[in-house]
Amino acid sequence: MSPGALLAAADLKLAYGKRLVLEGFSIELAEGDRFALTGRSGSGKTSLLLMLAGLIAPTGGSIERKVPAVYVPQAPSLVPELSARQNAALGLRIRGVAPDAADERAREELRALGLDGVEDALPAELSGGMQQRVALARALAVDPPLLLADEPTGALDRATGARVVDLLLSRDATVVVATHDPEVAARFPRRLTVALDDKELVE
Ligand SMILES: Nc1ncnc2c1ncn2[C@@H]1O[C@H](COP(=O)(O)OP(=O)(O)OP(=O)(O)O)[C@@H](O)[C@H]1O
Repeated sequence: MSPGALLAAADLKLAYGKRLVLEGFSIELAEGDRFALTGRSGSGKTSLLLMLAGLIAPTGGSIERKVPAVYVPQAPSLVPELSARQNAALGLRIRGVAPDAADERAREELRALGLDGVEDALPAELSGGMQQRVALARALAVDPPLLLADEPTGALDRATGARVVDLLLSRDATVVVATHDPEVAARFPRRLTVALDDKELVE
């Protein structure tokens, strides 16, 4: 791994049973890198993010990670009994941050994502796009050095999506997003297309 790299994946291969999703893929993520992964539905973007996050093991190859990664799934997974604010504070609470401090951080992140006013709502009272932003607030609140977000603007209108991208690009974190949206991808300095047909990535 080069000095300064946060993550180095070498010669990754991923197969689900006999289905080969990715082969011979290598990437290094340096501090502050901002990547957009694009590619057809089913091309392997989610699988790649899961491997980089350490949530699934590659079939072959190696991944070295110097920092913990936070993965934000495409479908938000909020605790139904907790308010938006409590959900956003959850990552901090789990890490032992005191309730008041966690609450304040959660509020800041919700505000930055345009969710002030719904802090006390339960997930079921929120739209899909709002739930997705609460999940993103929860991830951002812990200031992850490496953030891997799956379709973070997938359920959002253009203006709200642009705001989420602004926020992601304004953070110190190294950020990788998977997106179907060419407009979103174009805003990221580095872009990778996951092409299942070639079973390799084209930068
Ligand atoms: N747990 C699994 N078991 C078997 N096959 C899987 C599994 N997860 C994904 N796949 C297959 O691997 C391929 C890549 O899926 P993946 O979800 O990574 O694609 P994607 O590019 O993120 O798709 P989308 O853009 O639709 O979210 C697909 O063919 C999918 O059917």
